[in-house]
This record gives sequence, C-alpha cells and structure tokens, in this order.
Amino acid sequence: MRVLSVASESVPLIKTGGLADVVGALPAALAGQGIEMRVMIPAYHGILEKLGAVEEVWADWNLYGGHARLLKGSIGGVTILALDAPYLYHRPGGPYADKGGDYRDNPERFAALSWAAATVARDGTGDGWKPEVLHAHDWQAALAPAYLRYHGDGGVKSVLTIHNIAFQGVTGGDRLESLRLPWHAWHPDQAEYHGNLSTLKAGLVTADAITTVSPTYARELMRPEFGMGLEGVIGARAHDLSGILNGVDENTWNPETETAARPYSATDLKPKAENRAALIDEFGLGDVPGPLAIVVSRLTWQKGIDLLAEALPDFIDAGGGLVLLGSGEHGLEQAMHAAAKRFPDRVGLRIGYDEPLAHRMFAGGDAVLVPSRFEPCGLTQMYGLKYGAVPVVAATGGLNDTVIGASPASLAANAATGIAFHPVDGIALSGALHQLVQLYNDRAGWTRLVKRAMKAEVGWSRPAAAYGALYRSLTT
Ligand SMILES: Nc1ncnc2c1ncn2[C@@H]1O[C@H](COP(=O)(O)OP(=O)(O)O[C@H]2O[C@H](CO)[C@@H](O)[C@H](O)[C@H]2O)[C@@H](O)[C@H]1O
Repeated sequence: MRVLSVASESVPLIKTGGLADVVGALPAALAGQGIEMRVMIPAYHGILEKLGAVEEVWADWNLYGGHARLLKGSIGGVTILALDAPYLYHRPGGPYADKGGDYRDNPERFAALSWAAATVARDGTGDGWKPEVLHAHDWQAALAPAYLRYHGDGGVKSVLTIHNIAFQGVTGGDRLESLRLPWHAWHPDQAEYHGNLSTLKAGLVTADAITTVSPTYARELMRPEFGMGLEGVIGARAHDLSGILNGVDENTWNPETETAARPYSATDLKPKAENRAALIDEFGLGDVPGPLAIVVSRLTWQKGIDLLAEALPDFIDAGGGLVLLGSGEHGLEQAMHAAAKRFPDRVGLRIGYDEPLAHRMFAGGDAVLVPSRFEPCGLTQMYGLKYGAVPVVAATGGLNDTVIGASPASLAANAATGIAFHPVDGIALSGALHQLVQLYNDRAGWTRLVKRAMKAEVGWSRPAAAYGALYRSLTT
C-alpha cells in the first residue's frame, strides 16, 4: 500500500516540536507493515541543500501566486516530496513566524501545501506513484482532505491526525475564495467557525478518518475543557475517530547506544550515575542529595511551567534539584531565571534548543517532569521511561496512557513506571514531587522502579500496526 503523508515539518529536515518527530518516524515504522509512505513538506530555506539530488515530479504555474515545483529526494531512506515555492517558503525566519510574529500569508502558504498534496494524491506524481491514502497532519495540512472532498478524490481516502487542537488554522471568512474553498464550505457544518474559517475544522468534517495521538486525548477532545470549541465537531465524528499513541524512535533514543553520554542499560546502571554527576557539573550545581529532575520542553502555559515554578521551592527544600532546557513565553523564561538565581546550587537553566544536551539530560536525570495542562501524547515522558528518568506526569492525555502511576497497589504489584498526579495544579504537582523524593530515598525500591520504567514498551511497532490496520480498513 502507498500512503502520502503531508505535514509542515518532519525530522531530520525541519522541526519545531513533536509533530516533526512523529512525521519523520512514521515511514520507517510503517515499512514493516508493507506500507510505502512518502512525506510531503514545504521546501523551506535550506531544505533542498539537505536533500541533495532531486527530481521534479510535478509542477504548477500558479500555485497560490507563483510557480511551484514538487521535488523528489530522499533522506535516511525516506522519500521526501519537497514543495519548492520560494515566494511562499523562502523566509529568513522560522517555518511559521519571524521576529515580527506569524507570517500574514500562513493560510495561503499551507493551503498551497494542501492543494499540491490533494492534487498529486488524486493524479499521481510524474514518476508514476499514486497513493491509496492521503494522511494529513494538523491544521497546516488539514485542507488536503477538504480539497479531495470538494474537488474530487479520484478514489483516494484521507486521514487527518490531530497532534494538538490548540492550533486550528483560524482565519477570516473573506479568505474563502483565496483558499480555493467553494461557497458551500461557508456553513457551520463545514469550514465556517464562529464567523471565521478554520482549516482544521474543514479537515475534520471532510476526512474519511480522524486520529489523534493517544486514546485518552481522543476521549478528552469531545469535552469542552479540551476540545477548544471543536468538541461538538469531533463528537459528531466519534465513530471515525481513533487514538493511536505515538512511539519513540528507538534508534535515536536508546541509552544502550547513546553517544552524547555514557551508554548504560537496566542491568548496568552505574554509567547513569556518572552521567548524573557530569550533568550536575555541566550546569554548575552543588550537591543534590535528592532526585535530580529534568525538564525538556517548550516553555508554554500548555506545559504547566508556571505550576513548576510554584512547586519548586518545596522540592528544593526536600533535597531535590532541577535542570531545565527550553524556550518559549517570556514570562515563563523569567520565572525560571528567577528560580535559578534563587537556588544557584540546585537549579540549572538553559534557554534554547539543544538536542545533544537533551540526550545528556535524559541520560543523567533521575526523573523527568511533565506537568502539562493538556498533552495529546507527549514524547519526553517516553524518553524518560526508556532512559530510566522516572516520569512525573499530569494524568492527562497521552501522559495518562503511557505512565503507570506509583501507588501502594501499583508498587506492590510491581507495575508502577512513574508518578501521576491530578488535578493539574501546583498543589498536586507539589504532592507528586514529595512522592518522588520519598520514592527516591528508598534506594532499593527506587532501583526497581527505574528498571521497570526502562522495560516499558515505547517503540513504534504497536502504533505502526494500528495505522496499518486503519489504512487497510479505509481501502478494503
Ligand atoms: N529546548 C529543547 N531542546 C531540545 N529538544 C527539545 C526542546 N524542547 C522540546 N524538545 C523536543 O521537542 C519534542 C517535543 O515533543 P512533545 O511531544 O513533548 O511536544 P509538542 O507539544 O511539541 O508536540 C505536539 O505533538 C506531539 C506529536 O504528536 C505530541 O506528542 C504532543 O503531545 C503535542 O503537544 C521532543 O522531542 C523534545 O525532546
């Protein structure tokens, strides 16, 4: 089976968040299911250089205002279709924004990506490749299923995956025509959204199947607290919605083959203790008698970083330490700067984006904190499991599906793999950090917990089988 995956980012070419990890990992994961997946992304500045030799497989003289070409290349064994439209994608800033804020033509930039995807899915590419399924990710690609529905699908089925409902591609209704949507799409049952247009909604009402990245988030999305205005639309499609957990790329995230730190395994944890000491040195901390917690995250309200700032003093008081890597909202960066200044021996901070450092942190940390207010799936708690950095998570979304929280019962049954707290507020997080210190201080019990976490299944084989089954159910 052939599947065209279309998204705004994919590792190793371009990444701003977890979406890129998942889009980049799917093709290799699905190859084992007999599925040939090609990935279509915009050819942002610098992408073609990374691809090397490319072949033109489609072109359009007027794709939302210019001449666009689809260039086939490959990276890491994955076939990439890069949409080369410099008038849309060659910008000095990031993929969505620069210092001045979001690009004003984002709706058209990603409509163009969606249009190209729908067109080549329907008609095939110049090298004779035609998919049976188009798999679109998030609002940036969500118009692709809509174009198939409104302009003819040529027998191609569509799947739309929601990685984060907070981003809905909302724009003015006056863009209906410029986004090549028909007049009948301007309707509350279609793309109209409270007097505006939502590209995500357009995809949600037109895709043959909808997925999101965990079973718990699939259920949460139908509730007003999580659906962010789209709960009714999603509820109406409950029969076509499934939650498929993300996996972790175990070639990249594997303590046994780690190159950024000393490699280790569940049967030989000694190097992990050396990594811990090296991490404490790297951040210039003093003695940390309790657990050394890590955070690798975008610093946003979603990720509960403000709750962490609130709960931190008690944790430090109980002997804990924290190293944090991330960037994001100014106020949250300031709050973490203040904490690092207040507890220079126990709190280390690195504002920025640094993958090798992230590896060193998981390899040396005792626990990873993920206090998210909502979390569709979450990847860092799974890296934490794999690396024996025990996850301390809010019991929401995919965090709820991947971590078995410690309780007297789950510990006695030898089942716990982390700590889960609810409700998602500073008091409950403080309680969870208190539990972390207690568990850590029972050294034999702690080692058992670390080893159990490291055995949790977080790879791609199960999710890949679920996607394979979904594609087959649509095409047979
Ligand atoms: N400063 C930094 N330096 C280095 N690496 C950093 C970093 N900040 C973040 N990262 C990395 O970026 C990725 C973030 O992925 P997440 O799944 O945790 O969240 P995100 O909210 O971006 O993704 C959304 O999509 C994904 C994919 O479906 C869902 O898992 C998630 O719940 C949803 O919110 C991880 O690989 C993490 O290690």
